Amino acid sequence: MPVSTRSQSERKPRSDQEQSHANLPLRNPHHGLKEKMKALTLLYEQQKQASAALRNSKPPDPTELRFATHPSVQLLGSCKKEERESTRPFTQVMRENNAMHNSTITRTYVLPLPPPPPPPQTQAQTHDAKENAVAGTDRILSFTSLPRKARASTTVARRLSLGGAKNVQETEANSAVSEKAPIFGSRIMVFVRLRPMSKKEKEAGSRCCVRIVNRRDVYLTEFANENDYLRLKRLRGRHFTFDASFPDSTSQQEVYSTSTAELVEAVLQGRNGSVFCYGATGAGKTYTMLGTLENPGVMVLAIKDLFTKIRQRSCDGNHVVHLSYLEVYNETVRDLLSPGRPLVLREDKQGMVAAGLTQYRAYSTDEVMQLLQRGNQNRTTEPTRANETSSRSHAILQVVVEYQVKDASMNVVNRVGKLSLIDLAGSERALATDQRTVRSLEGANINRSLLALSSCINALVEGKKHIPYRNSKLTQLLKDSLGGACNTVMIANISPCNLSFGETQNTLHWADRAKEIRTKACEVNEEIGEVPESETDQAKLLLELQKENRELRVQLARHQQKLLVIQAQSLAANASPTPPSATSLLTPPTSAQPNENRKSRPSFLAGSCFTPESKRKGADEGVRELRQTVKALEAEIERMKKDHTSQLKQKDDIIRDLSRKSDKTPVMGREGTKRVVTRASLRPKEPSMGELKSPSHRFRSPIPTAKKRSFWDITTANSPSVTTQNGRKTRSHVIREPLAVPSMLLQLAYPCFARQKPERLK
Ligand SMILES: Nc1ncnc2c1ncn2[C@@H]1O[C@H](COP(=O)(O)OP(=O)(O)OP(=O)(O)O)[C@@H](O)[C@H]1O
Repeated sequence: MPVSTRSQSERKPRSDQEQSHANLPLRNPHHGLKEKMKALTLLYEQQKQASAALRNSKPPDPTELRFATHPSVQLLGSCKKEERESTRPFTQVMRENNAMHNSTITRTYVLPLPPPPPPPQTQAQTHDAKENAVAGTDRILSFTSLPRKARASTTVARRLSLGGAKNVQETEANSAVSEKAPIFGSRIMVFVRLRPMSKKEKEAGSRCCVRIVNRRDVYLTEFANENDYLRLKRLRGRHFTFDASFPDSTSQQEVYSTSTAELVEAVLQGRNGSVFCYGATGAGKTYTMLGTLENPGVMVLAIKDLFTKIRQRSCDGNHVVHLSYLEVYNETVRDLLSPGRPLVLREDKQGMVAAGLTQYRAYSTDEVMQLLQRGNQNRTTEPTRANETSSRSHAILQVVVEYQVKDASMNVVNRVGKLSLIDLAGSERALATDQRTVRSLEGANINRSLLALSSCINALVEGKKHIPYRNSKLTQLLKDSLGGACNTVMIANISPCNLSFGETQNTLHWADRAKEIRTKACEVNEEIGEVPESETDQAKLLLELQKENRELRVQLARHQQKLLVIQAQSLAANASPTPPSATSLLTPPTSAQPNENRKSRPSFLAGSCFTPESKRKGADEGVRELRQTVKALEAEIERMKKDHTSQLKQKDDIIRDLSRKSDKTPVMGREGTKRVVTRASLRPKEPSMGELKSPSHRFRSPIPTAKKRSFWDITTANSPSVTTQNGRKTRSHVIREPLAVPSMLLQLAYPCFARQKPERLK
C-alpha cells in the first residue's frame, strides 16, 4: 500500500493529470489547509479594503475617534503631507531611513484640525495659517518605528493624543466659548504662556515641541530617538485648548491685559481675585509675575493699574492700599517684608491668614515697587542646573484695596477688594536640578506642595466633599483662590524645549484639569454709606467738637507760654540798663563762644545784637521790639479769646440742642441734689435777670447712659467719673461741688475768672 509522505506530496506532479489531481482540495489534507488559509487572508484583505472605503466616504464618527490611535484610522484631510509621505515609494522611505543618524528623528504627526477660519481672514489668522504651515515641517514622521510590512502596505496615520477625540470635540465646544469674553467668576480661568527658547537650549540643538495656534490651541509634539523602539511605538502628541494661549513673542502687557486686567477691575468692584503662575522650573513663572525692569510683569502692571483706577474713581480722593508679601519655603511661612520667625497659619472669618504678617500701607505705585523689591531680595532664590535664578519658594503678594465711590443714586459706597498674586516655585526633577544637596530637599518640598495642589485640583474637579487643603502650607494659603468666593486666574508657563516634554505635558495636563474647577459665586464687598442715625451722628459731632476743643486748648497754652516769656523779657529790659540776653531767659547758660554766624543773624530772641558800644541803644531797641511783639501777641490772644468764645458758644448751643433732643425726661435738678453744671451755669449771674437764663435747669447729660464725653469733661480736668443708673461708669459733667478752678479756657473766655489766674498773668 503506497504510503503518502509529506515529501512525496510536495513533489511536483509529473503529468497534467497528476497536477489536476494535486489541485483537488480534498486530495491531500495539508493542501486543503493551505488553501483555506489563502482564501481567508484574501477575504480579510478584501474586507479591510471595503471597510476603509466605507470610512473614507463617511464623516468621522465620534465613537471611532475614541480609537483614533489605532493604525487603521483614516488620514485626516488636513494632513496632505502625511498622505504624500505615506504614498511615497518604499525605496524612497528606505533611502531616508538609511540616511538617518542616531539622532532624534523627524516625524509627522496628524494633528487634530484647528477650527476652520471664517471667510475673511484676519491678519492674526493669516499668521496662524503660516504657523500651521511651519508646523507641518515638524510633523514629518518617518516610519522607521513602524513594522516594515505596515509601512509598505498600508497608509498609517497616527491620531495624536490620548484624549485626542475628546480634545477635538472640546476644541469645537471651546471655540464657541472662547469667542466670548472670558467668564470670570464661574470657573478658574486658565491661560498658557510659552517662553522663548533660551540660548543654552538653542546651542544644545534642542527642538521646539510646542506650537500655539489661534492664540488658544496648544499642540504638543513628542520627539524620540530612532533607536528607542519601545518609545517610538508609543509616541504621541497632544492637543489642549485654553482660555487663551500666548506664543513666545507675546509681550508682558498683552499677557496682563488678557489674563489679569479684568480681574483687577473686579477687585475694584469689591471682589476678591487671585492670579497664580504654575509650571516647571525655568518655564518663566517669575518672568511672567515679576518681569524685569524693562519688561515689568503681571504683579507690577496690576498694581500700577490698581492705583491709576482708584485715583480716578475714589470720590473723596481717599483710599487705603495695604500690602503683604510672604513666601512658603520648605513648608514654613515667612514674611518677606519684615523677615523674622516663621509665621503660623490661622483660619478666621476672612479666610486663611498668616498670624503676625506685616501689612504695609502703600500710598503710591513707587512705594509698592520698593516694597516688592525689598521682598524679592529676601526671597529664597538659588541657581540650579535648570535655572540660574530659580525661585526655591512660593511667593504670595496680597494687596487689599479700600476706597469710596458714588453709585448711580449718589450714595457713597465703601468698596474693599483683595488681590492675591502668586508666583509658585517650579516642579522639578532631582536630576534636572541638583542631587543630594540642600536644593534637592527644597525640590522635594516644592514637589510635595505641588502634589498637594494637584490633589486639591482633582478633588475640586471631582466635586468631592473633602478637599485636602491641609496637606501643605501652599494649599492652605490657596484655599480661598481655589475653592472660595474668588475670581481666579491660572497662568501655566511652559518651555518649548523638547527636552522638557515631560514637564510641559504635566503642566498642560494640570492646567487642563484646573479649567474644570468651578469657583463659588464671588460676592461684592461693599457697604453703602447710609445716612447715619441722628444719635450716632450727634455723638460723632460731639467727639469732633471735643477734639477741636482739645486742640484749641493746646494752642492757647502755647501762646500763653510765649506771652509769659515776652513779658519776662520786657520786665528785665526795663529793670536793667544792660538788658540780659533774651535767650538767657529761655535757655540755660552755656559757655560763651563767639559765633560768627550767630552774630550775623540778630534776632529779638537772640541777644547777640547787644555789643559794648551800642549797649544803651541796643537795649532801647530791644525793649521797643519786645514791647511791639508783646502787643502783637496780646492782640492775637485777644482775637483768639473772642474766637474761642464764639466757638464755645456755638458748641454749647449744639450740645444743648443735642441733649434736648435725646433727653425727653424731666430734669432731676432739685436743690440739695446733684447739680448739673454747664458753662452757662458758671457764668456770673446778671442782676437784671435774677434767675439763670441758661437752660441748666433743663440740661442733663446729653445721653446720660451713653459713654460720651462732653465738652466739660475735657475742659475740667477734675471732672469725676460717675456711675450712672445702668451701672456703667462714664465721665460726665455731673458734679457735687461747684468748680473750684475753672479751666484755662474759661479763664480766657470769661474775664470773671481772671481772679483765679496766676498772679503772673495779671
Ligand atoms: N516670556 C519670556 N521672554 C523672555 N525671557 C523669558 C520669558 N520667560 C522666561 N524667560 C527667561 O527664562 C529664564 C527662566 O525664567 P524664570 O526664572 O521666570 O523661570 P521660573 O519658572 O520662575 O523658574 P523657577 O521655578 O525655577 O523659579 C529667565 O532667564 C527668564 O528671563
